[in-house]
Amino acid sequence: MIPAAGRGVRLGPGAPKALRALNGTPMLVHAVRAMAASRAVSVVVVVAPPDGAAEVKTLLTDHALPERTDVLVVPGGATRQESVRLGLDALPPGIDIVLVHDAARPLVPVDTVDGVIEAVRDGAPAVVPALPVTDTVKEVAPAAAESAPAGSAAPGAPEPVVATPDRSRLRAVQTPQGFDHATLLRAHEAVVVGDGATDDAGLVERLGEPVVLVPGHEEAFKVTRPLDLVLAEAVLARRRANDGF
Ligand SMILES: Nc1ccn([C@@H]2O[C@H](COP(=O)(O)OP(=O)(O)OP(=O)(O)O)[C@@H](O)[C@H]2O)c(=O)n1
Ligand SMILES: C[C@](O)(CO)[C@H](O)COP(=O)(O)O
Repeated sequence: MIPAAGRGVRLGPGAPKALRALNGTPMLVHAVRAMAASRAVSVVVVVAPPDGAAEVKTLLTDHALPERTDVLVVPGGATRQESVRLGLDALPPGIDIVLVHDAARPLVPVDTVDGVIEAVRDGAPAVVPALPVTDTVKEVAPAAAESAPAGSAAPGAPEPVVATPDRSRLRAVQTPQGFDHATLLRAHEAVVVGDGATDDAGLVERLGEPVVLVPGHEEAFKVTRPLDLVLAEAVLARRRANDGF
């Protein structure tokens, strides 16, 4: 499932983020192709901007995708969590393993996708690709965190630091996150709205079920701010130069 209903506020004004072009092709098309590149993926459910499902359907019909992949499009919601829930409701019967992948991570390599699937097949109910954190991370006081939530652009008043977590125990998590279907459904059914979970594996953790990490990939980065678009186009140019892709 590909949640693609976000506006992309941090990317700046323009079309919804998933519909913006990377080297002339919408980011969402790159993301669908990246998931469909795995031979284990048979159905892709795209969760479109709430008022953009028809446009997304046309877009996906106009761009070549592997024939063996069925693509369904449903309208999304106001938050990522709501969009994933709407995507879950649209899954056809008979699906045992669900991957949830941000449209905003259009360049995830197929080996990363397959690594996640393999770990779920091996019995883990929730699997997350992750990389070590490269910056030192500081925790700020709750009041400071509220006035400048993670990812907000404008620097405000100086923020008091309350702790420096041990970096060797931290990981930055990516998508696709892979789940045993029944576990992911239970996690979303148990959601307390507004509890601050920013990924699906976080909801599974709240159930008390195990979540494991597998190696992520640098190219699975999230396009969040304008500079990420520059990086994404550079990665595509390097791929084209390396293997004619
Ligand atoms: N209501 C929402 C919000 C987000 N997403 C999706 O969740 C993924 C990760 O979200 P993020 O990168 O934060 O995207 P946006 O919410 O669009 O970004 P911003 O917070 O800058 O507006 C994206 O593929 C986005 O389209 C979604 O499907 N529905
Ligand atoms: C799911 C995610 O991509 C994992 O890193 C991330 O949590 C999404 O967060 P966002 O703030 O909604 O982009």
